[in-house]
Amino acid sequence: MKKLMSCKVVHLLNHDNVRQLIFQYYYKFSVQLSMHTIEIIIFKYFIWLINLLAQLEEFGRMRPVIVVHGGAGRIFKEREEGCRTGVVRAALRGYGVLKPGGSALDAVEEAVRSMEDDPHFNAGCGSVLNEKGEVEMDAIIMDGKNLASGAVSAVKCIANPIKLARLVMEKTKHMLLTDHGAQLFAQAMGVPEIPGEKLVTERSRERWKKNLEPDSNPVEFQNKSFVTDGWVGSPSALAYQFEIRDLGTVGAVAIDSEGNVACATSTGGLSNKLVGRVGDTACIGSGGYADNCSGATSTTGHGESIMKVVLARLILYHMEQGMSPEMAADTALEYMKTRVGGLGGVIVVSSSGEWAARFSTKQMSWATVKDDELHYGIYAGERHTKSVAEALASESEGL
Ligand SMILES: NC(=O)C[C@H](N)C(=O)O
Repeated sequence: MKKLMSCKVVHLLNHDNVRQLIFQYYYKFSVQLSMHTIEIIIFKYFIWLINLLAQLEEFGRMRPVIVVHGGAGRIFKEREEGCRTGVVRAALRGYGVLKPGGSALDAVEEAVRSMEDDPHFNAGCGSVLNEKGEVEMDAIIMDGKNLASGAVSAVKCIANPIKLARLVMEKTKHMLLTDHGAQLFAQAMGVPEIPGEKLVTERSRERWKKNLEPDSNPVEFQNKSFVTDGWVGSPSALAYQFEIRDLGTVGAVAIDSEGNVACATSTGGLSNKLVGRVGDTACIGSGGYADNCSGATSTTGHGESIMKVVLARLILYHMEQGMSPEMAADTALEYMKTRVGGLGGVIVVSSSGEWAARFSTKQMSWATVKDDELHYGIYAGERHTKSVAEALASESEGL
């Protein structure tokens, strides 16, 4: 039986039609097989190409950086932790804008706004008071892409002067609005007015009152003092200097993934200042400057000294001459000290993403985020480092 079956198969295989059929199937199968192999190769090549393009795009994109400051001067011990926490929070907020591809302009506004809302700083809520016991604030913002800038000075009764400065930049033909005009503009833009009292903290009220006492020494908390230890390596350390004590103007500089830079600065100015005094913060080139060709800076310190040397622009000038941000910052601060006796601090980011936070005062609270790494400090030489993930996790618990 078995033999009969195998004979039949051999017979069938010998049949021409059957052989042709088998050949057709074999051919079709092998063609399908080779098509499949080609498809796999094409697919693999396609994936490789996409990866390569992604890498090339990544290569061409700037790694975003944000640097913030919470003011240069003398920060009292009991306020140090609050200032550290505040600058770290602001840097993380700004980086949160930059990381998914947001603009440098949005990032600096966000960072400054977070410090204006923090009563530890002399900006927005927490601003120092003028001689009449009122809050009068200055702010500036600048876009390094087109050198557009907006500023406000001597503004009262708004929570976030930096927002108003940005509106001046974007919605008017002007660059600086002051006092009553700024107030009218804020109303026209629908910026909510808040009672001036809401910006006044117990601390700034006490400071103001103390400065009014007949035997008080207002300059102790204003802008003049004998500096004995403020400048490392200075032979003339006893020279009469202008220094800021415990007054934290706020500022931010950033570069985004498109390579655009921006700066923002906001302040309540100087304690017991004359009504209507406008400081460096509102003045382009003094309180801040941003230019995609070189970088961005935001300044803090004795405003009148900063204006005399046009500190922010001076730093960028040094960078244009080939100095690193750190060297440019130190050179400009040294010049301000020796030329006009003023102390202060600056933050800088260059158009290639290098950054610096430098000061000639005893302290300056600062923080920066680059490559998902956070750095922050207050004293000269103090530098803590954390990953952004770690910092975000511990943010709610404090540092
Ligand atoms: N603390 C400060 O930075 C004060 C500010 N530069 C001003 O003079 O208005």
